[in-house]
Amino acid sequence: MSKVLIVAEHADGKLNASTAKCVSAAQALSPAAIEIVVLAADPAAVAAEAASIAGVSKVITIANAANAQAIAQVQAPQVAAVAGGYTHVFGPSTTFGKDLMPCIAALLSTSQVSDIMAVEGSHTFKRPIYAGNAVITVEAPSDHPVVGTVRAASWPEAAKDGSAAVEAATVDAALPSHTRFVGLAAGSSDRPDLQSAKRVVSGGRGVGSAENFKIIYDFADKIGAAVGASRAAVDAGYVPNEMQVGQTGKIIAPDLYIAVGISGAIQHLTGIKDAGTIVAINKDGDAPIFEIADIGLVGDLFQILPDLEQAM
Ligand SMILES: Cc1cc2nc3c(=O)[nH]c(=O)nc-3n(C[C@H](O)[C@H](O)[C@H](O)COP(=O)(O)OP(=O)(O)OC[C@H]3O[C@@H](n4cnc5c(N)ncnc54)[C@H](O)[C@@H]3O)c2cc1C
Repeated sequence: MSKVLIVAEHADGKLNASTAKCVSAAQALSPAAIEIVVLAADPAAVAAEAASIAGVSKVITIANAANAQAIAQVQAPQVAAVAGGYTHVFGPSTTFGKDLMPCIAALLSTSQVSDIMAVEGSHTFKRPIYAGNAVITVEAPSDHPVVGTVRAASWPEAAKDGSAAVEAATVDAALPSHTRFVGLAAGSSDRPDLQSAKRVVSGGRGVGSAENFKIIYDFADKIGAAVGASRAAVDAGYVPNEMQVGQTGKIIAPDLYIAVGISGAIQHLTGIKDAGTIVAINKDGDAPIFEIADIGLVGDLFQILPDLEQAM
């Protein structure tokens, strides 16, 4: 029977929604137990949140000042030290998990299963390849623990009505000093986080300039949405790079995605494959975005967006 350990992703004392998505993926294994490990300088608040995720039987905390920042090389030996006895070690397929999980896999002498989008068996998983244009079934060796990243966009958040026990662990692992925290440069915004927002409005090259992007921000604020962008809009300097949606940007799965002045290149569509309702606003009725849009509005964005705002 499987026993799954999930590495919690958190920041500023709050658990990231990706952890509850990992729990959903773990539940698909019908395991004997699902446990979460929280590494932090002071893990109490995050551990309490993790303990409320339904289906979780135990939360293990590893308190260490060295865990104040999520540095993969520092955290991996600590996770590996508590990973004995688990058949699976999961983390989210976010920047955090993509950084950390391969390090854990290496320390456990196994390879990583990336971007798990479906569970077919205890060691058999589906994952996207070719920028999401095909899905492959992969089988992990059964004589090693499975270390995997879970594709957040493919799984719902597990409910928050659980009450798992929280247990502090003392870990005896040598922590490397060759990788040290120097500083963090992060953009700040009052808008919802792009990766976990229920609604996203994205602008493309069609928006025309950084100044014109105001129309996208205003509309997004009106409907409480996060703001994304195509790579062309990022490359043109209209918006910063962390707003890019797509193959080389963020893979998202909001309930509502509104693409404004975006043509619908395959690399962009890869990032929104799991979105609920897709609305496209484009003046070119033949734009490929309309092939996947649930609702298509053909026309000038500078006319349609104010009209929509007024109609609300
Ligand atoms: C390896 C690789 C990785 C890539 N990764 C990504 C990625 O992660 N994300 C991504 O987005 N792209 C990615 N791309 C780039 C991708 O191929 C496209 O070039 C890009 O998505 C195009 O962006 P766009 O739709 O904004 O621009 P365009 O293709 O130029 O489309 C602009 C659209 O705006 C419409 N428009 C113009 N004016 C208006 C107006 N006034 N009102 C309404 N509509 C208007 C036009 O009709 C047009 O359809 C990648 C490419 C490669 C090769």
